[in-house]
Amino acid sequence: MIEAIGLTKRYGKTVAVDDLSFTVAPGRVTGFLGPNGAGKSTTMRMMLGLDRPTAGKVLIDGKPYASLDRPLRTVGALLDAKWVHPNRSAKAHLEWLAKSNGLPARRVDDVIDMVGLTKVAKRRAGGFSLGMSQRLGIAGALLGDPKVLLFDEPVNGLDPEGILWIRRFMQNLAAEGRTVLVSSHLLSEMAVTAQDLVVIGRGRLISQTSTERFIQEATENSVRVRSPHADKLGAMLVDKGFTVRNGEDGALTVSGAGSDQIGDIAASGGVVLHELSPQHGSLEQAFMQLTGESVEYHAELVETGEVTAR
Ligand SMILES: Nc1ncnc2c1ncn2[C@@H]1O[C@H](COP(=O)(O)OP(=O)(O)OP(=O)(O)O)[C@@H](O)[C@H]1O
Repeated sequence: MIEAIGLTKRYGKTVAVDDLSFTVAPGRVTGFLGPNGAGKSTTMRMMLGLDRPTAGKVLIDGKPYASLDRPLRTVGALLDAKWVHPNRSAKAHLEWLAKSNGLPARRVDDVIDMVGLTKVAKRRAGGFSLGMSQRLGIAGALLGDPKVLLFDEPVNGLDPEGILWIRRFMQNLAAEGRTVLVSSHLLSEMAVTAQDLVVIGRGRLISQTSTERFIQEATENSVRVRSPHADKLGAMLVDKGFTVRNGEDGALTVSGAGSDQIGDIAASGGVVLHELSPQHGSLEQAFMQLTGESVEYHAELVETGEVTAR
């Protein structure tokens, strides 16, 4: 279990994390979602005692990181996969990590096996691909068999096979009852990885909810309706308090009502329908809408079709 309570971090004038409070439950993968610069890495660094909060606190299984007896036995993290001595073998790196943290060396072979690096364990880690480095980083995080695991953008730059492997691995860790927090700036990735979401923008909490609910609410948009009696139906829907827009092709776009409701209203007025189709925006579109106010740099499509920053 992780608890952030009024967590705040300022760097000079920049407020990286702003009065953030949320909890991360065991037994589930929780996505820590936010656009670039939202404050995810800073929050994770504070969880690991690598940065001091300006205000508030974050507790891992009820204690601040600094008070943990053997931290790696409580919390493991993958922050920067390339954080290895390039000339050390994967095995030597993990042995060094185990020794310097008072963990038994016999655990090294186990974690190498868990992440599927047994065949390359004696090779220099400096020559590893990104996917192999990620596996090595995860092996390091698992050395102390911790109950809490933090992964900062673990699938960035990986190929589809690597992404799938990490996704399944995180889900298995959660199924074992561990607390798994994984940061990402992609809702589409979290939609298939995480059961719960903590969504932030500009250091502030936007939403803490189940992934299913977040997606449902974020993409619940409108219903497209075509009818030979569009004017009559439009007036009836407006009367009921729904928002109706007339499309160029004569179709109506109705917000605020589900397709069942619209169908019922049409039937009650004897209106014939030729089309009744719920419209769902894309996940990323919905996410951008929700965090739009909180993105540090917006990409704007100008008339020439170029993308510029503002
Ligand atoms: N050491 C630092 N000194 C000054 N400003 C910092 C420092 N670390 C982070 N920031 C600023 O704090 C804000 C949050 O950054 P952070 O890296 O935590 O965001 P993030 O959500 O992890 O983004 P990304 O996905 O781009 O890594 C940004 O405005 C960043 O420029």
